[in-house]
Amino acid sequence: MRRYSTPATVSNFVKIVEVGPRDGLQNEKQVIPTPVKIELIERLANAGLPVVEATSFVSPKWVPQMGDNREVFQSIKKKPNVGYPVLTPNIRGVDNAVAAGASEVAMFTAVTESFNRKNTNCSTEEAIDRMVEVTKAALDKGLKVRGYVSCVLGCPYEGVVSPIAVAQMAKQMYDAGCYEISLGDTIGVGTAGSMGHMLEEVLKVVPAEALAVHCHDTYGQALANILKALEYGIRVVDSSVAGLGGCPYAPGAKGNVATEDVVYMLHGMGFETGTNLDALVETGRWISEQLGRETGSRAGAALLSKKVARESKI
Ligand SMILES: CC(C)(COP(=O)([O-])OP(=O)([O-])OC[C@H]1O[C@@H](n2cnc3c(N)ncnc32)[C@H](O)[C@@H]1OP(=O)([O-])[O-])[C@@H](O)C(=O)NCCC(=O)NCCSC(=O)C[C@@](C)(O)CC(=O)[O-]
Repeated sequence: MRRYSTPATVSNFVKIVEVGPRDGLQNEKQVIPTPVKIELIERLANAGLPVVEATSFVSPKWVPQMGDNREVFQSIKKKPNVGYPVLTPNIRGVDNAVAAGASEVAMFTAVTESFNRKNTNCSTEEAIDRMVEVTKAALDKGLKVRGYVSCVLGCPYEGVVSPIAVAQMAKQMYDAGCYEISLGDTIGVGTAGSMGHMLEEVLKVVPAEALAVHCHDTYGQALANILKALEYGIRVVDSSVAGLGGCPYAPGAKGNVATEDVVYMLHGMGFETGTNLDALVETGRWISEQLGRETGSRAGAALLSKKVARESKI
């Protein structure tokens, strides 16, 4: 069993990759004004997050909410030490991202045939070929390339997923040149048990330093699953402020684990994240207000109530 911190080998710093502006907002049915997206990204970067996935350069016919990608990307005031990757499914997406000024792209494929067909209209074999080709093209242009493997702990169509298949796909992405592979529990069905079994296989072929976890919180298991990944030496966690998001292919699916909840847990365990929890909570409150709903972050809601109680006593 790995330990949370073995100082000589495993870092005490956990890098949070904030995916709210892309993964969180892409499924919203209401049209979100472009200035709101821009302000969200800037607030998240100002809260100290080292990486904020800004938007996606996918087909606007497939994901209309991201149709303002160029304007969003070009309008954000970028901070020098913050990464702003964008999701791209094909060469066209990479070219558009480069034209907008992006220096990092994220590729994505799923372990299962049905999910690839629904998400990118191709077979798994075609998805892998495309990922290799597009990653090479992006690297040739001098871009950094991150990779996502989706459905690593379950598929909405095919159910249980083989950890060996996940490991093979993660290795293909790593070999293609992705510097970091994010393992996505896309529909949030995993448990610490299935996370552990999957990681045992993946870590045979990809080093922990090149892995991230991306947990949706449908069954309330995301923090436990992240804790399990920390035990295995993984130090990159994807999350979404206020728990924004959902999955178009999983009715009732919750969004990503809330960034505030992850940071609250990590700081409580003594990990460093470089982020300001109060600023994150305020950003979560603000974006939830913009969307006309309560925050999906438990820690965010609790800290906000505490703040209101404190202020009402003054
Ligand atoms: C891959 C395609 C394009 C195939 O879509 P297709 O319909 O098979 O391809 P196409 O080449 O026929 O393109 C259809 C139309 O889109 C245009 N088009 C084509 N590409 C682009 C582009 N890059 N930018 C702008 N426009 C584009 C293209 O020009 C054409 O326009 P038309 O000729 O009909 O006017 C499509 O299926 C697609 O865009 N899929 C993306 C869907 C998506 O974004 N899903 C969510 C992200 S994945 C995810 O959320 C999981 C993750 C990453 O978060 C991790 C996890 O939780 O597991």
